[in-house]
Parts: sequence; C-alpha cells; structure tokens
Amino acid sequence: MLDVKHLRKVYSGHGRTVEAIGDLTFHVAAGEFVTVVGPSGCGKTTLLRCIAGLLPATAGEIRVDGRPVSGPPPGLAVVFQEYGRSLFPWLRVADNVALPLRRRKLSTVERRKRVHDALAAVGLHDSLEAFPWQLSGGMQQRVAIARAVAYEPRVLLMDEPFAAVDAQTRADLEDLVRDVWRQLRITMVFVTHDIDEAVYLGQRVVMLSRSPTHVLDELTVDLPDERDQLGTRSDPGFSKLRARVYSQIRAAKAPVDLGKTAS
Ligand SMILES: Nc1ncnc2c1ncn2[C@@H]1O[C@H](COP(=O)(O)OP(=O)(O)OP(=O)(O)O)[C@@H](O)[C@H]1O
Repeated sequence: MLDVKHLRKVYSGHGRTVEAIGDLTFHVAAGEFVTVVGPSGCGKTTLLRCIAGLLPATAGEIRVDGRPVSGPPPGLAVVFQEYGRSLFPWLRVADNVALPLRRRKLSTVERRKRVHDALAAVGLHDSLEAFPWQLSGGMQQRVAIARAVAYEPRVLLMDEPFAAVDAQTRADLEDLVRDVWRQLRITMVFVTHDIDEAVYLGQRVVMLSRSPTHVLDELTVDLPDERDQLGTRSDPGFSKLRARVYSQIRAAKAPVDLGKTAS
C-alpha cells in the first residue's frame, strides 16, 4: 500500500543545508496501523510531508498503491499537530468538515450525511453549528479528525496530533483514533516522539534515528487489538515493548527529550 524507498531529504537555502532524512526505507500494508517514533527534530514532519506529496524528495521514492507520489495522492488525508491553524475560524464546524468534500461529486444529502456521521464518530454531533474558537483544543482536534474521516481516505497520516493537548484529552483522543481505525480499517501512519503512545496505538512501531534519519528498527506490537489505557499500559507485555523501543533509541544516542522513560 505505502512504500518508502531510500528516501532522502535535504533542505537548502539561505546559506544553510540540513540533511533532515538520510536514507529511509519501510513498508506499510493496506489497513495496517503503523506508528513512527523518533526524537524531536529527526524529520518526522518532513517524512509525512513527503508522503503527502507536499514536499519533493531529494532522492528515493514513495509509492502509494503502487503509484509514485509527485503531488498529493488521491485518497490520502493528513491530521496535523496544529489544529488551531488547520481549521478555518470563520467557518462553522460542519463547514470545516465539509470543505474537502467540495471537490467530490456528492449530493447535498450525501455530503450532509458524511459530515454528520464523521462528527458523530468523534462525539461532536451536537457541535455542527459552533465555530472552532468556541471549542476546547481537544474538541478542535476532534473536528480535524472528523474532517479527515468524512473524506473517507484510504490512508490517514497523523503528525503528532495530540502534542498540544492535556494528558486526559490525549488519552481520550488516542482511544478515539484506535476506534476510528478499527471501524474503518484505514491504513494509518501516526508519527510521535512519545514512545508510550507509539506502542499503545500501533500494530507495528518504526523507530527512527536522529537526523540524517534512517530506520533503527521495526517492532511488531503483539498486544491484543482490544486496548484500554489502564489495562494495556499496565500489561507486562506493554512494558517490555516500550523498554525495547526506549533502549533502541537511547542506544542510538538520542537526545534526552524522548517522551517518557521506560521503567
Ligand atoms: N523548511 C525547512 N527549511 C530548512 N530546514 C528545515 C525545514 N523544515 C525542517 N527543517 C529541519 O529539518 C530537520 C527535521 O525537521 P522536522 O520538523 O521534520 O522534524 P520532526 O521530527 O518533525 O521535529 P519535531 O518532533 O520537533 O516536530 C530539523 O533539523 C529542521 O530544523
């Protein structure tokens, strides 16, 4: 479904050259939930922008459904970290969610149904008429997720989407994302610097080195599909997995701001 092959990305300009991504190769199968974890500044956002066709690769290739990415691929949606900047403050919630559907040839009835269903799926069926600035940060991020879901993407990329919300809201949103994935079986690529989040959410964790980035290792998360914040996180299997991810990244001499430490 998604193939990243020898991806390299170098930024240059204003007398400065940054090799953000050195040589990245990994594969994501259709319907799989893959989390990508790496230290702050290792090129996670750069990677997602390249996959989303928003940034050209310096070298290497990305394919979605076998087709090389040279612009935004059809059927792919992205949820960014900065929900405050991704929603239009002058549009009501329902109109924000309906926005990407404008290009699709849908009847008004079908469009309304998709918007309503997507907002219901994220628990915001009663906020259709609200403006984004009337909602909390967590609710705004739910709107951004609903907008992506309403589009019915085959691939959903998420770029540290919960980094700016409080711990309780973050836990709720993590469960929401897993529910959405389990219902719709979209192919998910979720990047985070939080090791616990990567293990809790993913079926597989791809671990990245510091820039110039390469894949350190990949780990299958052999935890049951049915997960919950208390039970799963206190499971000895969960602790083992997060310790493995933590030690891999620490062994690569990552900086200290790597989310939570393993115990
Ligand atoms: N437009 C740009 N021009 C030049 N350098 C850039 C640009 N965008 C990112 N970089 C550099 O590329 C590297 C990777 O940045 P990127 O934002 O992709 O990392 P990240 O892992 O997403 O970071 P964080 O976890 O802090 O969000 C960094 O050194 C950054 O300074």
